[in-house]
Amino acid sequence: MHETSHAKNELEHERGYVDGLYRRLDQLREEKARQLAEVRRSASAGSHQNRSERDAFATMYEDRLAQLNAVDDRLVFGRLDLDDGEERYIGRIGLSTEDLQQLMIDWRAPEAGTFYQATAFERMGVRRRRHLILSRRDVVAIEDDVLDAGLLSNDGSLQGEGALLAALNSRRTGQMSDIVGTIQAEQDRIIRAPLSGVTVVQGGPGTGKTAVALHRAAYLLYTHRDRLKSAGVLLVGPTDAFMKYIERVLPSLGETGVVMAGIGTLMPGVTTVPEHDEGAAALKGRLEMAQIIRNAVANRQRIPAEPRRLNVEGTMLTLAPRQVARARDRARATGKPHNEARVTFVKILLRELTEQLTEQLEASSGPGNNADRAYLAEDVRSSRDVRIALNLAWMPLTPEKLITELLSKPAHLAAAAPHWSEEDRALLLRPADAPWTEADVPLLDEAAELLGELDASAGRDTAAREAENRRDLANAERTLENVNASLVDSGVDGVVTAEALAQHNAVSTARLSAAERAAGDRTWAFGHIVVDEAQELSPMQWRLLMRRCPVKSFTVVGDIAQTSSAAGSSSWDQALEPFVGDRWQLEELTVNYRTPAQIAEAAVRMATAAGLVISAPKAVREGRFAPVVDRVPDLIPALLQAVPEELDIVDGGLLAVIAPEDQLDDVRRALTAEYGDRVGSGAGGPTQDIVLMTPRGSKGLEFDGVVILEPQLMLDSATARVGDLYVAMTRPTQRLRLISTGTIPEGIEG
Ligand SMILES: Nc1ncnc2c1ncn2[C@@H]1O[C@H](COP(=O)(O)OP(=O)(O)OP(=O)(O)O)[C@@H](O)[C@H]1O
Repeated sequence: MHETSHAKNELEHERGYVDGLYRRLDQLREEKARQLAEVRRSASAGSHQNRSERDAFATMYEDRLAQLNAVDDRLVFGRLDLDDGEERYIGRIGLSTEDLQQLMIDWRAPEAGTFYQATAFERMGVRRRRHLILSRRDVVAIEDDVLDAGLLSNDGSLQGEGALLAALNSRRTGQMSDIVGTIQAEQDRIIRAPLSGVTVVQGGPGTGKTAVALHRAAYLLYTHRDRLKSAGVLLVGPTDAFMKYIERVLPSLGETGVVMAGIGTLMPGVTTVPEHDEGAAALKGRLEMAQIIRNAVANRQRIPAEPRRLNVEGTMLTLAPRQVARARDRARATGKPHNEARVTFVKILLRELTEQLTEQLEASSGPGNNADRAYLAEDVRSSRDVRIALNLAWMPLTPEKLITELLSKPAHLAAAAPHWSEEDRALLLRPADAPWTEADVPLLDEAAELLGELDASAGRDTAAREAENRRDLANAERTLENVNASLVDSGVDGVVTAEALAQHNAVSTARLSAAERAAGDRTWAFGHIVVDEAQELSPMQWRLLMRRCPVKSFTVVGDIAQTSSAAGSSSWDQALEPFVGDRWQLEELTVNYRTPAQIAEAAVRMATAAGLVISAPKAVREGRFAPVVDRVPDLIPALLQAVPEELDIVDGGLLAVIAPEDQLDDVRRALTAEYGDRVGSGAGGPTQDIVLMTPRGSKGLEFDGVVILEPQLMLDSATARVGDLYVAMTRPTQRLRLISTGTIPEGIEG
């Protein structure tokens, strides 16, 4: 048969098969929508148990429907032809016919593994691997890897090269996409690594670390659903812009069960701003902060210097320092956190003071009866002097109050960190009303751990819950009046009670998924945590994360050479040793999929010349352009001349302008005057195709074109790190231009 007509026939064949898959997807979708509507229709009738069962079904149908909708785009991407003649289609989810004939296998299933792993050297029973390239629902191309030994001379180490290069060359949209159709073997091995223990994935820029982290989260949830469904998986990233950039990947893989959080959002109820003060960030990140907070808590358990005289209903009692010390020791010996141990402390002293009061009264007027004693205990408890004395000795505290006072009152800080220098302490001090920063989150978390539940606030919670229930009930009663009126109108006796209706609301809120509940609960223990850009984490941030996953099952993804935070790590060993010793596994990614070779090589030369130790990944493709360098007298006019040229070249893609922090305002003014709303910050998007940011803001992101302003300043400024410029230079997928009024860092020009 003629070559092209053979290809045409193959394409037609695949189109036919893929149409069938979509027909089945549509059919399932209709079925779930119908089932969901039925459950919802019958939701308000029947016993409480029936209703919760139906709620559970409704949730299940909703989840499945959401999944079926999310996988529509490029549903299927591969086919394996095996030695025994079997043909397996690989796609985003598994699909079977009504009589359970398999139509397509989920990419995460063990039988799909060979799609990513087989090579001509190690065929694993695969004769041919076919990539189906879809645009929405249409098969637009097919690409075959023939693995029969003898047909190929090399090992075909890049799988589905055409599909891969098409994906890599496509225009960026400001949102990361999944790579499920073109995962490479070294990436697949990491994605499918065992669940338990700590796996560190080290890789240079553009090696797919973020992509691997996300696909691994989806893989783990699929493979270990029993263990992970209720505990959940947490995915932590560096900034909100980065979280926005990756937010669509997991839904497109049919997964919604992952809690995604920026590192600054891990304390429920506290909103944070980035920590701009490098010195403060570094200090707050040190592990010894844990001891300082411990000291701060202990300092709030105080023994008065002198005996205190306390007025209880006209009788004067004495609280001796020795007595307070004894009660404090016994309370501490319970091993409970501060607010909970306080209950013991208060109980002991109230009892002793009541005894003292009883003795004094008996001495003056003879023994009373038991009933009187009960009154006396109440008198002691409600005495203002007693309350003040007990609070002075052992104040109930919230984490926010403890840390605010620690960081804003020099005496508190000096008492908690006596061995620190004055200068270091001065770096931490700030006004009491300063906003919380990302670096404060682990301090608050540490404090919460040491303080425990606040008694009074627990009371408030119950009270608040009761008030809410009362409101629900009142709301239900009003609704009922209307319902009953219409039931009576239609001749039906009202059978629904207000309690039942209120109950129903309670059930609906209880239906929150594990992910939703986990996101709002500081003490939630996750089944697995994936950390991206992990090199930036401070020891205190690590400590917090370790607490969130007591079984210590982690995927840690990052590049030590890109560390820019002053509190971050200089080696994985140093980062992890305090928590897991040497019990972690290193995996490496070695191929750069993002940046064209000419640009990647310039970045490596610059970094090496500046003394950064890196293991440079191998770029997967040559680009069309070498980096362009402009030496200019004035920055802004040169930028305004360069931007239209670069926009032209990226042709509808995204252009990033990366400027040193202290030039950002001037550059923004100039760009906005020219381009208005098209200028954005963060990851960018279809309406904001010019994205302005600092090198650190660009971390983890990528753009078709990048313009870097004053690169030498990125190396020279007081807080600069070589990693910053290295990060900035490795963001483009097509084109890099550097504009400088001064020198050009060594190495960039070869
Ligand atoms: N197997 C693959 N198939 C298609 N695209 C891929 C593949 N691996 C990586 N990519 C693409 O390469 C780019 C870089 O990936 P990613 O952002 O995950 O890298 P990274 O290692 O996290 O980079 P950095 O550390 O520089 O932020 C992304 O556009 C990603 O989609």
